[in-house]
Amino acid sequence: MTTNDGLRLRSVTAEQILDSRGHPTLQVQVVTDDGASFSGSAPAGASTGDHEARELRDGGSDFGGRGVTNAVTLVADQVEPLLTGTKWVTLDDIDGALYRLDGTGRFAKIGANTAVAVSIACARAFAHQQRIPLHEWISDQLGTTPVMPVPHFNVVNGGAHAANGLAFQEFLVAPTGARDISDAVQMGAEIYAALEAELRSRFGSLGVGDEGGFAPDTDDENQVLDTIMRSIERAGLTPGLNVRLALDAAANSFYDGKYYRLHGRWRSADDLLARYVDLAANYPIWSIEDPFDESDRNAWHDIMDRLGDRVQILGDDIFVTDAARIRAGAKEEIANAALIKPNQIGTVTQTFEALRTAREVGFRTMISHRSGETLDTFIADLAVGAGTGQIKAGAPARGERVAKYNRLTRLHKLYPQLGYAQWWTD
Ligand SMILES: C=C(OP(=O)(O)O)C(=O)O
Ligand SMILES: [Mg+2]
Repeated sequence: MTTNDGLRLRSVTAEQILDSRGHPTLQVQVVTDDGASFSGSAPAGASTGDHEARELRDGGSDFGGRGVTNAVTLVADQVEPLLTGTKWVTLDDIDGALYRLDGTGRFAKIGANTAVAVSIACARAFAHQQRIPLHEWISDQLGTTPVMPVPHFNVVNGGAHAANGLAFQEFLVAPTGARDISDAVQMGAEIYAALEAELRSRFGSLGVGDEGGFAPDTDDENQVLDTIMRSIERAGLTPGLNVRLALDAAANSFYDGKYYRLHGRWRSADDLLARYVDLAANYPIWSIEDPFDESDRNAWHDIMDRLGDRVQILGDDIFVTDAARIRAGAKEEIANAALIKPNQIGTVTQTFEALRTAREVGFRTMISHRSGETLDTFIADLAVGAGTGQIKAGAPARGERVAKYNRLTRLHKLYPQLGYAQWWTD
């Protein structure tokens, strides 16, 4: 049984912490009237969509590592007085108050980093106040059935996340045929270890990218995908049977307004589409994210025509977790799935709106981390509670990435009745 007598906050405080890139970001603590304390922190993207909600950072250069001391001050001067001394019945009320305090519609004044950290901390406080686990509180809000998501491990990094020649940003492995999340995490870790050995013998020295995936010195996607396929087999698994592949091209980052830069040459959208068709025919790629620039909507439409019946065409920069953009995208038939990143839109309530809209229009959803991350594990509970069946949180290595996968393992241990998602069709 759950109760909702309203939530009272005693304090709302913030501090500047570092994210996984060593850039400053914001961590917020809320203390409820019974003395319990909950935190939330803001991640940060490197390959961002033009319409993402804005971050609040200190003045100065354009360096993404600029501080957030003014956001810390804003929490003390404006957010804490706003949120304390009132009884809050829903998170919607709190998030609405933040939205109105900002007044710009895209958090240009108080910052989506401020909003998301406060909103996540308050979501945790609501779950506590109703004496239910966070994932269950989330599923109550959404009317969904909780399920363990299939983790999509980003094992090779390129694009804006690595200093190599790969245009595509992410090469992911998804253990769709795992028994449960622990089995899936183990499969991810074994593939990652096998891949390291394969890449070392091929390339000698080996870097890693922002999300903990390897960053081999190549610009050849086939070479990367062949090596991943070998690593899956080396780990004793079968590509296409128990492990599927996914790509995030993040094509905004190699588009000049007309052409796409691939292998040192400028190519048309049609050429790039032919490349995707070829890759999907030759590898068990089940999902392609941001295949084209967010403005190149005709090309999105074309890829839906060619591959949409068998491949998930997943919009990230094009939808930015915005319910209205997802709805428009469905109407235009330019995608069949939406990536969900709470800090792209600003609050947990708006994230829920995006999830509800995606469900309404028949889109699948994948919950996602950002390339600049903290140890916050909210997205793991969100993926379970929202029942999306899919999450990506980087490589199965590096603290800020494994924090999310380890949280899933913990939830599996605590709530063994939660099933492992089974959304694939064959
Ligand atoms: C996680 C991603 O990267 P970033 O956080 O840099 O936007 C992505 O593009 O899906
Ligand atoms: Mg993306």
